[in-house]
Amino acid sequence: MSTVDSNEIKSEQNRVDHVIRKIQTQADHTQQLYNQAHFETRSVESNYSQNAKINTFEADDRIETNAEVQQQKGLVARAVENETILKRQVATYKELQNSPYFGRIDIQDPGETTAEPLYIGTASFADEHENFLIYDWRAPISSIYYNGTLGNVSYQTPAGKMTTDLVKKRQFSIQSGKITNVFDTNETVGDEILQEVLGQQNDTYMANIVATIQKEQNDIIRDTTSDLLVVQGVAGSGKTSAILQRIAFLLYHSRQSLNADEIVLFSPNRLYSRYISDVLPSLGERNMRQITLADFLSQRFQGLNVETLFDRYERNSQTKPDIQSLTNFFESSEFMQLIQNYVLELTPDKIQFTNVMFEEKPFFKAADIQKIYTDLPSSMNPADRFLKTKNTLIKQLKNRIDQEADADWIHETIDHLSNEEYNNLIGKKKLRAFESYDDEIHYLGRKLAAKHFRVIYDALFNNYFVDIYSQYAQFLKQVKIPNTISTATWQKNQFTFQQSIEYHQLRLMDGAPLLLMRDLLTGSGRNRQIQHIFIDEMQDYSLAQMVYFKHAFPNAKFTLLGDSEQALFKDVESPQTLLTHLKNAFHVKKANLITLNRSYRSTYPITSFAKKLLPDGDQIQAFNRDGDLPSIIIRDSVSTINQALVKNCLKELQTYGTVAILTRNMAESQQVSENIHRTTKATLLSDADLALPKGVLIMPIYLAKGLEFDSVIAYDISQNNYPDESSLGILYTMASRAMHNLTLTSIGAVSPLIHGVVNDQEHLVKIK
Ligand SMILES: Nc1ncnc2c1ncn2[C@@H]1O[C@H](COP(=O)(O)OP(=O)(O)OP(=O)(O)O)[C@@H](O)[C@H]1O
Repeated sequence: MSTVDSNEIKSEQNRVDHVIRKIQTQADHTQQLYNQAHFETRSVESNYSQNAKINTFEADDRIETNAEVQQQKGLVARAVENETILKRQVATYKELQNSPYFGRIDIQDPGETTAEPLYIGTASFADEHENFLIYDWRAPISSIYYNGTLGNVSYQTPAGKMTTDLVKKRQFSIQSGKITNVFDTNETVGDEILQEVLGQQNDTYMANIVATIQKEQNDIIRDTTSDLLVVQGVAGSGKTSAILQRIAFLLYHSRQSLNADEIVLFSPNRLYSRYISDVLPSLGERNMRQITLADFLSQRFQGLNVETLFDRYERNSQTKPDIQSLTNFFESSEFMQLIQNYVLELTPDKIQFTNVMFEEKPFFKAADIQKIYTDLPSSMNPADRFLKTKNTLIKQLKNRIDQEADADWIHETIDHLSNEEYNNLIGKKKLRAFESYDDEIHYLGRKLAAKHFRVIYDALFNNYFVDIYSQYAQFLKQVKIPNTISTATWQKNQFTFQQSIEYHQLRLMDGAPLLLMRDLLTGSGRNRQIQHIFIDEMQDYSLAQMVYFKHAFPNAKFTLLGDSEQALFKDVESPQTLLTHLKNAFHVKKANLITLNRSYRSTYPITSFAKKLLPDGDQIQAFNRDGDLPSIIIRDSVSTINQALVKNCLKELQTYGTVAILTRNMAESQQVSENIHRTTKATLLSDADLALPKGVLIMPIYLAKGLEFDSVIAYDISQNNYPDESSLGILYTMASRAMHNLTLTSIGAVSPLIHGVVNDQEHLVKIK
């Protein structure tokens, strides 16, 4: 890396000033357009709400008003879209004015005598003559900046592979329009600027990394061919960053065919969802959809309380081997295959149809439903047969509604309708005259009867005429169990399942198999619109859950990222094994595995300490950034440790914006909070929290997944709390959340997992 001479810096600063002036002019113009668009949206919207008073309660009304409403809605949507685009542009210009670009590449194409400089930033910007003053970091030519060393380089364009000569690569730091740092480099992206970026304090939420993307990260971001991309990356290696820049890249490259709503990211917890939410908007893109596994499951099991990973972890962190085998069986892809076989071979007499009740009497009897199903051709697949059955039931319900429309009680109700009730029922219809009075009465009667039987319609619509839970119980009864599970355990398991259903609870391990069974049997639950699924912290998902996702999102490409060493909930699995399992379970053609071994988050001393905890930690490369040694505070009682904790928090707060105290579980967090809240103003975070305040934070480790903090205090890493190997993932995850400072506290002797590191010859930690 070489420094740039002062004359060159001056002329670069002149160019920055020039570009910023151009951006300013464009920004002013766009702001005017935006104000105009905003005004237009308001007027179209108010027009819409006056014209489209819709009665959406009755299905018939919905159809009738649909055409007019659609037209109005279209107008509003277009106006809003226009406004949104302009708003985003204004925001992009604001970002560019602050820091218009971060890189420059000089390329000399074959046959040219001079090199052409190109500047790379977070978005493209062209002047009034269509000269590109800034190239978007995602443009094909920009890949050279991330990939190539000086000399002959190639890059992909829509027209195929191009080659050129890269004669200069320059990196800039520009803040508030001023160049603060500039280097010429032959490396991918040099360490100097990266060091500067990483040394800055965390401002609570994640920032984009486009100026300093590293080569392996770039491979993840720009992979457009894999159906299944698996990333094993050590803690702090930029997996989450790679996800977000990859989404921005995909959106840019498939502008016409992909939008942010067709991308779903499964996040480890809700805090994380907020933590990353600023990155895509800072790149001028809309956020993808985000959901946690717990929310995904509870949306699909309305009325049941689905156990979460956190519940399971809180309940029982040390599981007996027999129970572990049971869980492993339920969470395997083989188990999902057994479900699939079971549904395919299910004969009509074995399907658990159930009465559809109305006013405490069966409206449709299970036996009759079964007969409809049985009479359909057995060559049909279960889902089609089920759908036909459902349609027949709906038809029967409609006939019944027609009959009921002329019932005496209905006529009587009509006689007593108030004007308002009458108008509501008749809706738009009154505009057209009825042929006769009888017609009008019959019409009103049908409406009332439909309302009367609405619950039945809803039950049919939601497939409540099959009892999926007892179907699953039947499945469990007949399944062949592996010999690692005793018959007694299996019987108990069946009982536990049924009992939990009675109490409206669902065990986490039953979630994916049950959903698959329901979907296969009823033909519901699939979303073909989604084009990309991202799963962060994949080590916390079971293979069964992944198999279900593949089923539920059949057209999606999958990007799965994780770190097997950070498994809080299960044993470590090698990435290659995982890839093989997934490849077999997903039946994909193009699968790719990328490994990230360089860790960027923490200072060199912190990463050196954290990697020593792991048996195969040597593969982790610590990024060279200075900092204090991690320290360990050992005291012999809760009260003395709390005193030390408070003192430490207050000291850390003088330097850092956030200090996170990480505990093993919620109970421990609560206890710490009670003890230190008054003196430190600490915030206790729970699963329900959506935002990360500044100051001292207290949370159990599973809520800190994927997050990072300026300073971390790992609470009570004693022998008592972390007696054996099974806690390794927890301790490693705790240590690797720290960016600049790490403190460990212990009540009594430290955990044997840390003991070796504390006494290491290399002096990796300071004892206080
Ligand atoms: N190329 C990069 N340039 C600048 N900062 C980077 C780069 N790569 C990673 N970082 C920073 O390193 C930190 C860790 O990144 P990230 O959270 O994406 O890692 P991760 O692999 O998801 O970590 P974990 O598995 O431990 O949660 C973040 O602060 C991120 O901004």
